[in-house]
Formats: sequence, C-alpha cells, structure tokens
Amino acid sequence: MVAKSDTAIILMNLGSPDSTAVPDVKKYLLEFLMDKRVIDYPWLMRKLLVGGIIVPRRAEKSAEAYKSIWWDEGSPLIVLTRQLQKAVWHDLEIPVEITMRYGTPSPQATYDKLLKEHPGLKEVILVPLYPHYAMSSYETAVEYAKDIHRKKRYPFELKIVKPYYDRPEYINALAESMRPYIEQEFDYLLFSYHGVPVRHIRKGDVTGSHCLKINDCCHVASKAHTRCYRHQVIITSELVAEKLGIPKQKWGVSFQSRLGREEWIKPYTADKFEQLPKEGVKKLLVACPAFVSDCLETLEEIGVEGKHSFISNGGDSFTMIPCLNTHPLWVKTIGALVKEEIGEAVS
Ligand SMILES: C=CC1=C(C)c2cc3[nH]c(cc4nc(cc5[nH]c(cc1n2)c(C)c5CCC(=O)O)C(CCC(=O)O)=C4C)c(C)c3C=C
Ligand SMILES: [Fe+2]
Ligand SMILES: [Fe+2]
Repeated sequence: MVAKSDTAIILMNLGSPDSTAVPDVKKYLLEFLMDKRVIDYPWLMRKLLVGGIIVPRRAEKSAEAYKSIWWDEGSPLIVLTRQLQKAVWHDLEIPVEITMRYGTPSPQATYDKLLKEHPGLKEVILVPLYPHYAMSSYETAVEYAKDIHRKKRYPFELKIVKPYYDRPEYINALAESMRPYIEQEFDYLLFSYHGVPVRHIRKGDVTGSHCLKINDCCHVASKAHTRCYRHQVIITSELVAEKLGIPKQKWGVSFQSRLGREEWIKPYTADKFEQLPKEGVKKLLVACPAFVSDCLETLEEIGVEGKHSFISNGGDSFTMIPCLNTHPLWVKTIGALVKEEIGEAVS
C-alpha cells in the first residue's frame, strides 16, 4: 500500500462529447481533429478540411452512433474511466483523478482540483490510458498535459508513465481478462486496434530508415520501436497469444476506425469481417487492446457494425471481448506502473 498524501495520480483518456446532441459532437470533433498530431496538415489546410468538410459531414452520423451506445450516466468511455479511478484510489489509497485530452475534464481543471483539495501536493503521476505510443494518442495526450503544467507553472512535479504495451503485468492482465472467452470454442481471435495513417508511422520513425522501409520491420531490432505503434501492437498481440497458448494460425491483427482517403496501416478490420467467414471462420472472437476502456470504437464499430458485417458475410457467432475496464489485474497493473514512478526523477 502506498500512503503519501503529497502524491496523486491522474488517469488520462481521450475524451468524449458532453452529450449526444449534434452541437456537442461538433464541438468535440473540432477540438479532436484540429489537433496537429491527429490531422497533421498545415494549419490552414487542416482548418479548411476539418471545419469545412469532415466535421459538417460527420457530426450527425457520429451523434447517431454515440446515441446508440450512450449510457444513462453518460459516455461509456468517461463512465468507465471514472469507475477505474475509484478502483485505483481504493487499491492504492492515494488521490486519483481523471482527465481527458479532448472535452472535459481538461488537464487544467484536473490540476486545479487536485491542488485545491491537496495544497501540499508535490508530485503527480500521469497514467496515459494508452498502452501503445502513437502521435495521435499517447504523444498528444502527454504533450498537452506537460504544456499546461509548464505554462501555468503548477507547483508539483509531473511524471509520466511510459507506454506499457509489453510490460508483463499489463500482458498478464490482458490475457487473464480474455481467458474466459478463449476457453469457449472459437475458430479465430482477431486483435483489432485503432488504425493510424501509414504516413504517421513513417513520420514517427526516429531512425528515418526503419519503419515500413525494411523487410518485416516490426521484428527487426531498432530504436524506432520506442515510438512505433505498429511494432508495439504486434508485440502486445504476440505476447498475449503466447500467454494464452493460441497457435499462430488461430489469431491475427487488424486495424479499425479509418478516416479520410489516405492509406492507413493494414489489414483493415472491416475487410477481415468480410473475408474471414469466406475462409471458414464461423466463430469469431474480437479483442481491442488499443482501448483500455470500452468506447464508441468498441461498442458501436466492433460490437454493432462489425458483428453485423461478419454475420451477414456468413459468420455464425461473433463475440467482442470487453476492454480491461476495471479488471482487478488491470487495477493492480496501474498500481505497479505508478509505484515505479513515485520518488523517481521527472521523465
Ligand atoms: C487507441 C488510440 C487511438 C488512436 C491511435 C486514434 C487515432 C485517430 N483517431 C482519429 C479519429 C477519430 N477517432 C474517434 C474516436 C476514438 N478514437 C480513440 C482512440 C484513438 N484514436 C477512441 C478511444 C475513440 C472513442 C471516443 C469515445 O468517445 O468513445 C473519432 C470520433 C468518433 C467518430 O466520429 O468516429 C474520430 C473522428 C484519427 C483521425 C486518428 C489518427 C490520425
Ligand atoms: Fe480515434
Ligand atoms: Fe515500425
């Protein structure tokens, strides 16, 4: 048990609209897609594309999708992140707050709340709720939280938990959360991760000569892997499949949630739902480890749209494995990641 009243934890997730009303969804999409690490075009081009084309075209459809998964208490992503907050607080007995990259509560509101309630606060451990590094997820969340912390000169140290995609505690939590589903009869397990544009993978390559440039790049040792989303999700999948004893021919990786006309990393999950029944896969399990809390992309895109596609293409049974959410081993994993940071120098 950690009992340090001068330390607090912040769990940082992506965020959701405040409600399913079209104006709220528009506001959220604008903030999200105007992020230079998400749509990384020059500002004017981004403004024209996002404000003039993507958001006006997408907002109503997106609002309908949110309506179909919204809970009485609010957005599943926010509600589940709050439940995780309570579980971690209960486990570690140090203050835990949540913050969102887009929408509410913002990092500034969260820092202010912590300081008001704990005036002697000396250090805050920020846990990005992203196991993998991507410019459009982990990086933007962390840089935003650091920027606000620096600009507003908050009097506490901010320490950041690094991507944990291959950490034994995380792999064990993920594998054990999936085990009850694996023990049922199934033909194939698909790990479906949120996609990113191919360009982002190349741009994030710190060596400039590795990612998608050499054969089987994700399995050839390189410094690029510290920031390569594709490498990191492949490693998570391999480690979990190994831990669960699933043979290579019975599982695969794909990428969902593509936006726009650019090429995103492949294979696409939507194509898999069409192809797999034709290859004899009738009983499908789908896990989505890029998300630690169930959200629009799991509940609607996979659980509703994906299921419909797989079944209408000839599949018999489709099971979406829930995200880690508040699984006790996930709560313990967060505790282990946090304890490593407590007392260490700022990263
Ligand atoms: C897992 C990490 C995520 C990465 C990487 C990511 C990249 C990325 N996303 C978009 C565009 C959209 N994503 C949307 C929803 C959404 N995305 C993530 C996570 C990652 N995104 C989550 C957890 C969610 C769900 C939020 C919720 O409220 O439940 C949306 C909004 C919904 C919609 O209209 O489809 C958009 C838009 C891009 C362009 C991108 C990489 C460049
Ligand atoms: Fe996304
Ligand atoms: Fe790579």
